[in-house]
Amino acid sequence: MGEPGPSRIPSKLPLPPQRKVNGIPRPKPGPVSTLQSKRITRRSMSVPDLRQMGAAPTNQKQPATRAPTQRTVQPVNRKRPAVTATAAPVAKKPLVQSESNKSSAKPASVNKAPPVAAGKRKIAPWDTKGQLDLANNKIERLLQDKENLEALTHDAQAVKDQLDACLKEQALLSSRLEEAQQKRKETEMHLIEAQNQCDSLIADKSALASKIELLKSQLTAEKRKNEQLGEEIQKVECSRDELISVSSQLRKDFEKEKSSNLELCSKLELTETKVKSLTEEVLELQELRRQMHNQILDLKGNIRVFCRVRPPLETESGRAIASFNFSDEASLEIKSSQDPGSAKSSQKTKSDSFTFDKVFSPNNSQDDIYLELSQLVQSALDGYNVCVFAYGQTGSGKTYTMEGGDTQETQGMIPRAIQTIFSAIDKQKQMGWQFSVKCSFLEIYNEVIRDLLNPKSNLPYEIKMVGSDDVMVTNLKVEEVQSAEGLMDLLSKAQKSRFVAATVMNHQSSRSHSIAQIRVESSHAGRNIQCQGTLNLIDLAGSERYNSDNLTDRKKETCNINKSLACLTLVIMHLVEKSGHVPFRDSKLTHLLMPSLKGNSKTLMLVNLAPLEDCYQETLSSLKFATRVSAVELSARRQIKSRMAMKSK
Ligand SMILES: Nc1ncnc2c1ncn2[C@@H]1O[C@H](COP(=O)(O)OP(=O)(O)OP(=O)(O)O)[C@@H](O)[C@H]1O
Repeated sequence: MGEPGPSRIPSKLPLPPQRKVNGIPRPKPGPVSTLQSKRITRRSMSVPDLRQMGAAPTNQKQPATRAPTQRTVQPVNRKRPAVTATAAPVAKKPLVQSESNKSSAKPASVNKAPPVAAGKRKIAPWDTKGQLDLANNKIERLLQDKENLEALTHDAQAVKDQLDACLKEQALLSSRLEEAQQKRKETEMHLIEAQNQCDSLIADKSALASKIELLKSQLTAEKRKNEQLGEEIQKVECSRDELISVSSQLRKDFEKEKSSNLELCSKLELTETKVKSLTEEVLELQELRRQMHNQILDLKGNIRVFCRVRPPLETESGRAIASFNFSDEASLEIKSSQDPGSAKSSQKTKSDSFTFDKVFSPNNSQDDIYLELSQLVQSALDGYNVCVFAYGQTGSGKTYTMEGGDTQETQGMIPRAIQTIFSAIDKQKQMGWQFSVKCSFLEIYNEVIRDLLNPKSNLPYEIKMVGSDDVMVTNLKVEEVQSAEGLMDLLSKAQKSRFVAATVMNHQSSRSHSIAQIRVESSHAGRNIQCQGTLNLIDLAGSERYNSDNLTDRKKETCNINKSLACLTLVIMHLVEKSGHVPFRDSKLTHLLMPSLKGNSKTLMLVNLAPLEDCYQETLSSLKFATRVSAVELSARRQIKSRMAMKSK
């Protein structure tokens, strides 16, 4: 709070009211300054009084040791040197003496004159010397008074100066007081701010304390984690060391392998070139095989006839079984004790022999049939059009042969062909072949086409020519499939859609021609080969003859079925004989199969026979149909063979 400077007076010091002494304003005596008060009272003081205060008298009786300069009044407040400065000259002069003290205050020289004060002796008028001394004394006293007056004037001037200084000081102190008050206010404001800050700091402190607690708990958790990590690091370091040793071992092994790898690389290159040339060879051989395979089939005949006799069923126990004799794999003899033309037929035995490309007895499995049929599937993959017909009377086993049962063993020709197609595709893809497989399933019932992949459709299905050789069915769904499973799914969908009606012979008999068409397109970019073959697997409707007992609906069905079967027979005959006009358009069946029947196509007629005695006539009828087809084909084959023999000569 204190300020540097020569006048460090407390700011609370009350300033004295100004009053005039002898017309000069002077400060009120008081606690302001001891020196001031002493000077003010000095007027009324006698010289001894002044001596007591330390002032130096002019009287020579004063002790010599006390020089007037030594009477300097010591200021009470050392901080006020201005007062001290003014006091010194005052002390040099003797103060005004009171009348009572005049005699005692008389100087030594004055004392040499007759003492005036002691009883005021009368000087005689003649005593000139005495009067002179008295006048001198008076002069001296007056001089003394004058001197004192001057001292007082000087003193008053000093007091005035001091008062001015005090006033200045007062003004200074007032401004300082204001400043101090201002500062106090500011300080109070600062204090309030500081208090507020302090409060917020206290709040912050408590928040920080809770944070610290939280952080401490986190720190503890982190420490725990850290410890766990430390343990894990140790483990990892251990395993790292192990890995380093393994790695160095592996590096050594790698170096070894690298050198052997180089050898292998050169060997691999050699092998790759070998594989390339072998692939070329394989492709050439495949081409050769294709040609040979189809030449063989040509030799076997483009229209071949197989005959299959199904075994008697459990449901047929008790019924008479016709007698079949299978002398070799291509011949069949059938005996019957019945002769419908004779009244005594039971007494006569009739025997008929037939020869076909293949004959299958009731003992032959689905596998045996497919072994022969698979060659035609291969032909379809090679780009030929193939038709496989299942022919026979109702209940003879056509559907069983084509579609089969649920087990692997009883699986029919269609699912087996599907498996063959896709396994062949998988193999040939590795040789650079690309394939596309599309399929459709339809049936012809009473000369009307139904889409088995869209059975509820009422769309019209018409057979239309595409170009000069191909046909298509309007609105028919043709699905592209990528796998055997996809095709099997479509097959089962088609099977469910087949028109099924009860017949006398077979309660689940199908009275329609069912046609599964599988079109395989293949290409080999490297060899610039493109092939397209269609495999038609046809489950014909039952071929039983017209019977007067047939119901009206059945009569119409039978008529249509027989008409289309007769048409098929006729077409086949024309094809084999290479007649100019082939009546393809006489039935929906032959019209649809036209692209697959004509040209370089291959056809298999699979005649199915029931073993029952009472089916003898129908069996005989089927065998005669098969013979007709086979006989024509045989004669054609003989012609081809003789032509080939001629060429070789
Ligand atoms: N080789 C066979 N082995 C065992 N059972 C067979 C064989 N062939 C046919 N069957 C059975 O004979 C019955 C009739 O066969 P399927 O339905 O195949 O005759 P279908 O000729 O198709 O008759 P439809 O022309 O009326 O359709 C079926 O129960 C079938 O399982």
